[in-house]
Amino acid sequence: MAIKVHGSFFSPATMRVLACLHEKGLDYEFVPINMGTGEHKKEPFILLNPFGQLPGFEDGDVKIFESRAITQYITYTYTDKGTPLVYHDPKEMAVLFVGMQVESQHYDPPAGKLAWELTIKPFLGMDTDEAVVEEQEVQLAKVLDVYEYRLAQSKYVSGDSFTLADLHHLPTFHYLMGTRAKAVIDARPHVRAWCADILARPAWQKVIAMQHS
Ligand SMILES: N[C@@H](CCC(=O)N[C@@H](CS)C(=O)NCC(=O)O)C(=O)O
Repeated sequence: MAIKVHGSFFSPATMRVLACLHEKGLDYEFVPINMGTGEHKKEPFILLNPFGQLPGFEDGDVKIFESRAITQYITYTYTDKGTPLVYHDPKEMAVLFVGMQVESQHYDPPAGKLAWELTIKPFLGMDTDEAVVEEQEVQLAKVLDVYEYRLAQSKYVSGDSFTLADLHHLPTFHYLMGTRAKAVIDARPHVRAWCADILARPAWQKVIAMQHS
């Protein structure tokens, strides 16, 4: 099997890559990396990702990291498989490029901090910082106000098809929906409907099932 994902079923960045592989219907080998023992900071993992962060990815002699770069590699390499995830038309792609940038530059900073404070820290036995949660909920609300406006005009964040711009949100949405930050999502009807729609995708459900395997 050519494709290998080195990561953890619980790591949002790993989950992003797995979601893409399942949307494409591709076979792959999963290589678990134990963050608890610091495996991600040592060789051989850091030969794949010198920043010592999950995931690492291999497809034959292609060895890359950064989850959003990996999803784009998969999408453009396996164009004839599964869900297209991108458009052919350059104008539609322009909107998709914006959607991917908005996710990584505007949505992910507050969503990632909230997921850390409200799910990962309690899981590790650490105290949630309430001041950070309150501040980041305000930031997330501002971003989702923009999403609410856009999602009133199109079914997905970058047009009327499910694309990488939507897929990239899945891991953080999944974690936030189990926290009090769900209220920030639920307060916006178009965002709530979109979130429920993309979280229900069969490919994503397979990624979640792996956490319970
Ligand atoms: N921008 C990177 C972020 C990767 C990342 O933050 N990975 C986390 C797990 S989801 C990690 O390895 N954290 C441990 C660390 O940074 O030392 C990506 O999207 O791949």
